[in-house]
Amino acid sequence: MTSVTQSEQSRAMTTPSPSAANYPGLDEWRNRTIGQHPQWAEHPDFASTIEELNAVPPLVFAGEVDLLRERLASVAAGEAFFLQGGDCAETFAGATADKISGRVQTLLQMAVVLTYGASLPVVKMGRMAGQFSKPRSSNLETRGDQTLPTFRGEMVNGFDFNESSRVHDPNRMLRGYHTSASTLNLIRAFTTGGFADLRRVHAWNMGFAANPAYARYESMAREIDHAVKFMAACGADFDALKTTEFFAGHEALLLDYERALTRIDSRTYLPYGTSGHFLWIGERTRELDGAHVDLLSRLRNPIGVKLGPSTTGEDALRLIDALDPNREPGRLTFIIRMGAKNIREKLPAIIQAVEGSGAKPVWVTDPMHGNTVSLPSGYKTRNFDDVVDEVRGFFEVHQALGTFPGGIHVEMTGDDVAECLGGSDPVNESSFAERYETLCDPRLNHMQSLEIAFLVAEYLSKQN
Ligand SMILES: O=C[C@H](O)[C@H](O)COP(=O)(O)O
Ligand SMILES: C=C(OP(=O)(O)O)C(=O)O
Repeated sequence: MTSVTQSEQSRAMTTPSPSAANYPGLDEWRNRTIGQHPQWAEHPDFASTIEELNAVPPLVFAGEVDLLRERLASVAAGEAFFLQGGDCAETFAGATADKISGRVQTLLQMAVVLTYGASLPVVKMGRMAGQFSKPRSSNLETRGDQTLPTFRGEMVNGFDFNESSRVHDPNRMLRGYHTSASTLNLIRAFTTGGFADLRRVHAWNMGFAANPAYARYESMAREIDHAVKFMAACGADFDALKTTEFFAGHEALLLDYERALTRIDSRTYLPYGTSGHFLWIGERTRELDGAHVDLLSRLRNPIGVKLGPSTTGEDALRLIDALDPNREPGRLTFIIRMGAKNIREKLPAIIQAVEGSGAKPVWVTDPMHGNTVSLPSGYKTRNFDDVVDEVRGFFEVHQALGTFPGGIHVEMTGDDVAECLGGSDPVNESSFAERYETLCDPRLNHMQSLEIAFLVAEYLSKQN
């Protein structure tokens, strides 16, 4: 996945880490309002689960987290682009080799389209290996005459609509940890073991349904192939193409889990969240004096914050003060999810306030979460045209202000699902009955994901 020096690794393995148990401030969040928190503190297995999670090995190494911060600093400086994508809600059953490779393959394809189209390095990240909990608009769900707790992601409760499945069960955090570990293990194998070798650029397209975006990718892959063969004939050494850096991030919603996986780095004696490289705070839990901002402000990981349409420039400045008081390059990413109808009107004032203060966060567009609609049939969906329009709006605003549109964050999958409406091989509602699989919000399918990558590449190439 990412490389660390041998001396860093052996030092980390031989020096006993100081304990995170008594590190000052790491439990202050418990005195704050904890938004979207599961009701499981009284569960008989709560204490033993936390004890077990306190003792498990970290899922990511602090050196990898530092490397990501450096990579994001390049994005903030306009020298690289940040691509984040994956399921809305990962599932335990979905952690299979086929499903994981489909998502990684699609992200690699998107990254190639962006790198080739825009001549920019791409920082690649899965919304994976930890995206098992969901903030919800309502605590309860009613079907017919039965009302139960809402589904909050498989690390909290089950999707099946019955009483026992919807109980908040802390044991699920352990299953989430182990599923994340095996997912990360496979991602590391894929991205360092030859699967991600750029010379396999054609192979990444195989197994996906042929469609207009697939064909467009294939023709670009042929050009890359020619270029690679030409360089090989000139004697270039392609060892660097064999592996690729790939990071993992998720919403740090379950503070019980995040706190239990906090470790003190044996090199620096500073606290790191070791459940993933990148942790973000959601739109519903970003209160300045809330628990999520407090805990994440104390971790060394690069932190993201989702900003929805109610955000003001002042809110953004206060979040910078709380989460990035030293204005450290790569520390803070603002993930903008305004909705297509708001982005052009609301984003400029936020960017102006932030840039005017001298801060340099990474600006990322999430064109999904502000564009969700519920159909009369009950399905939640997003119109692909709205997703495209929000991406366009994001680029237009940055172009007008002379700032750098640093990245894109999408809910996507490598599977041929029918969850978002439209695209150039249009998905329509009649396919939902058979191909709507998400447990929470609708994702772009493989074709729609590639289409978005081509669109972004066009905008970026104009920018450069
Ligand atoms: O994925 C994000 C949220 O969990 C989701 O949008 C909330 O959806 P809801 O309004 O159905 O609770
Ligand atoms: C809940 C999410 O987003 P937001 O906080 O932007 O609603 C999400 O990304 O899963």
